[in-house]
Amino acid sequence: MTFDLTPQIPRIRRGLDALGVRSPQNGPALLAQYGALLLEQNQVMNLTAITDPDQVTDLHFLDSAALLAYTDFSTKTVIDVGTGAGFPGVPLRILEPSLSLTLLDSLGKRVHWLESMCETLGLDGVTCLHARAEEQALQPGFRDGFDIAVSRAVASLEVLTELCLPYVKVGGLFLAMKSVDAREELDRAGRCVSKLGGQLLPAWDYAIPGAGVTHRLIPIRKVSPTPKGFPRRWAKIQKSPLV
Ligand SMILES: C[S@@+](CC[C@H](N)C(=O)[O-])C[C@H]1O[C@@H](n2cnc3c(N)ncnc32)[C@H](O)[C@@H]1O
Repeated sequence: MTFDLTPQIPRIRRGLDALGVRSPQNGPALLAQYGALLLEQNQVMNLTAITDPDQVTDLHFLDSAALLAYTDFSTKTVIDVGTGAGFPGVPLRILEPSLSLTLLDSLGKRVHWLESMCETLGLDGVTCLHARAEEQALQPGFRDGFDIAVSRAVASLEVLTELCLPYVKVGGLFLAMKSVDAREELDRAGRCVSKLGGQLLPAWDYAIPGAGVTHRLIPIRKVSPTPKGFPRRWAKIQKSPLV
């Protein structure tokens, strides 16, 4: 079965306007094409639990796009850690073509699909990487290598910060996408964020147009290099999360 998400284009445009996010002219059409490929491939591979086209627009595209209303991504180097089917990274790249994007995930099948999807959509400047976040962060060129790291729905904030902050240059940002009930996580994460070289900035709540839900962005500024020894091995991170 093939899918046509071009009827979503007006909803995408309205949502971007409501968020105050500017788009290249072909942005909404490219997003619709991406959504169609996503739903098509989802029939044979587990890529998303969200299959209703309106919800794909609201909870995938517009949720991802909201980050562009928080900070300027133009010409930035960006890594999306645990990108899955490409969220939030791919919508960011479609809506801000000047950014240079790395999509990283530990599941090879998803990464191979992302590669072919980016080729089909003609998205250049995107590197798709099959790797574990905690291992890749130790590699030269990756450690302290990005202006911005983003991540959604991958792990608790303390685990996520250990996985993501090492990628960020001093002065850069790690943006963790969370729900509004992240208060407890936030309280727990404060100390470990500073241990890893970060500084929590005020949380930023945003309403997703059309969806009637509010999500929370937890921005972390990297203020000093992440100490050697982080991220630790996965078994260690899981067994004893930083406190
Ligand atoms: C629930 S999915 C979220 C995908 C996407 N970020 C989204 O919001 O739709 C979590 C993804 O993180 C990846 N993942 C989990 N732990 C990882 C790790 N240590 N390194 C790299 N990828 C990881 C999984 O393979 C999966 O694709």
